[in-house]
Amino acid sequence: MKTALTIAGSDCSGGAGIQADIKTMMANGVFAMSAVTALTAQNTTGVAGILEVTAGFLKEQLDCIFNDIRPDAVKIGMVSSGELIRAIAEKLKEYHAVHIVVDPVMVATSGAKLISDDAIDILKEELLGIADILTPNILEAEVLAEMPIRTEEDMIKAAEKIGRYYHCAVLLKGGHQLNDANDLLYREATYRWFYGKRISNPNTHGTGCTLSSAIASNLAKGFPMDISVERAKSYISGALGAMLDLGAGSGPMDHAFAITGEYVKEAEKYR
Ligand SMILES: Nc1ncnc2c1ncn2[C@@H]1O[C@H](COP(=O)(O)OP(=O)(O)O)[C@@H](O)[C@H]1O
Ligand SMILES: Cc1ncc(COP(=O)(O)OP(=O)(O)O)c(N)n1
Repeated sequence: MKTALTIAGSDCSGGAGIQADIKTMMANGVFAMSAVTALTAQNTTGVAGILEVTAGFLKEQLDCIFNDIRPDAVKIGMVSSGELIRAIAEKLKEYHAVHIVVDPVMVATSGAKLISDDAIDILKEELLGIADILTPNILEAEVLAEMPIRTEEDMIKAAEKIGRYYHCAVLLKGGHQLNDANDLLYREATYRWFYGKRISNPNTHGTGCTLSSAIASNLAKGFPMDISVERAKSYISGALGAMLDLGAGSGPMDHAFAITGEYVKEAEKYR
């Protein structure tokens, strides 16, 4: 079985972060592992608190993972401090990690900051250069490309600027801010649009985490980059389209939409 690792923060409410990543990886058919960067106290209405792990303990988690079950792909999500970012970069280089997907998480949809200002510079200097693909949303891409993004033309310019600078693929997500579901993949001096039907579902907690984990899962399974993105887009559309409605705020998606019921058929064989 192929394996994938998420290095991210825990969302106790289960819709984003490590929890969304593990559910996504499982639904996409890979064995999921996790190295926790922080515990968050949050729910569908917002983030109440963040408790970071120490850099030493994060390194210990990564040593245990890489020295035993080697990940076929790595997804990196919320990393709130420069020290933790440095620890991750050091360990991923030491273990020659492959298929690295970085979701440069900065602000939750609820408005909570998930990275400190000084850590953004360290993220740029230490981590983005070792990624195979970055998956910023519009706001994150504006920070990375240092330009405003208002139109699809701006998306092309920004993705190209980021991709050339960090020598990696860039999936710039139009979803939240441009009010559509069209994402742009820039890769090796070419770009391709991934058009998605906008689903009228206010429950979008964890969409970024889910998409990046689905890409990592498909890379782990050996699919090329553009096919991994295509498959990940289909997965997120299915998870949003299942119209789960939990919590008082922007709720989670149904990560299990594709597998629910399947195990019942399997179990019939053993009756
Ligand atoms: N209402 C929606 N309908 C269909 N796809 C969506 C919708 N909202 C977001 N997406 C998709 O979800 C993925 C994550 O994007 P986005 O929500 O912008 O990320 P983030 O959580 O990082 O802001 C993208 O592929 C985006 O196009
Ligand atoms: C622990 C944790 N990590 C990341 C996020 C942000 O999730 P994301 O999918 O980027 O976006 P929204 O959930 O804010 O739409 C989070 N909330 N918690």
